[in-house]
Amino acid sequence: MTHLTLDKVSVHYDGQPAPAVERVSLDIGKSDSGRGDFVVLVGRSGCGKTSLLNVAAGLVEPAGGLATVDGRPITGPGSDRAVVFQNDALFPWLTARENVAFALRLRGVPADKRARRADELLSLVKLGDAGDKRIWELSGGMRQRVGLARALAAEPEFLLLDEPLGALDALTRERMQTTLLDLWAAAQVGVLMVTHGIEEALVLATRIVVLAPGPGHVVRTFETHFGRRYAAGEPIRAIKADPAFAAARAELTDAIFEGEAA
Ligand SMILES: Nc1ncnc2c1ncn2[C@@H]1O[C@H](COP(=O)(O)OP(=O)(O)OP(=O)(O)O)[C@@H](O)[C@H]1O
Repeated sequence: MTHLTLDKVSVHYDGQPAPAVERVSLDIGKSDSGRGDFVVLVGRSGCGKTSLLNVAAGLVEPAGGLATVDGRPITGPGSDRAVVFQNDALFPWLTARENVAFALRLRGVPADKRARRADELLSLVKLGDAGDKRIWELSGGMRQRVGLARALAAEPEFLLLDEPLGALDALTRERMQTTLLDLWAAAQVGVLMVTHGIEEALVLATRIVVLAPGPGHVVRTFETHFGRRYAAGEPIRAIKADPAFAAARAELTDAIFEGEAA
């Protein structure tokens, strides 16, 4: 088991009077023989979700506490962690396959192996037929799939996702949620994801961490099982229609808005 751990991490941006995040601890486990954790950060705007993801990515240095992968301090970006943002820049003039192959080239994969591996990765995100399409010919959801395939090209242990589905319409977003679950199961990665979607958090997470602002801190942690039910073969619509899902949604919503001035 590999672990990405934030231990009492605080973030204080230069020139700001107060810290953005104070003493947040998180752990994302990744198993070599099964599914890793799928940890989702939720909370009101400004509670520090992106700041924490950026600490895990090695893009923001904590002002206090420690971020580690298997006990080794995170000092910058690394190939063990791949980050996907909401509007990730792909090369629009290249095909989907070439975009993924570019990331494989950066990893030192030999030229004769890149196209085949790129197609495998595109199949994993259900874009097996779109390898020859140029990015500008693809829909928003398809582009985001290419971004995920490109992130997986680095064979990361952990995927760090910052609102990866935020720019998509509701129907595409729902379809992408199942793609993410399929990919999480197939690629055996640990996932840390930021979302504003309450239902999305419930569908995807094995653990939901609720943060509140002023400065950002953890208010609740929920262990959830809906994504595992999908992975075990239950249709996503049936899961969402389960009264247990509605109850969990109400509880999570309460936790997010608890303490907010009316
Ligand atoms: N680069 C920065 N410099 C200064 N302050 C920052 C910087 N990035 C974020 N902040 C501040 O830190 C706090 C936490 O921001 P962060 O983006 O991590 O929260 P968030 O929960 O992801 O917000 P949102 O849901 O609105 O995206 C906010 O008060 C924000 O204004």
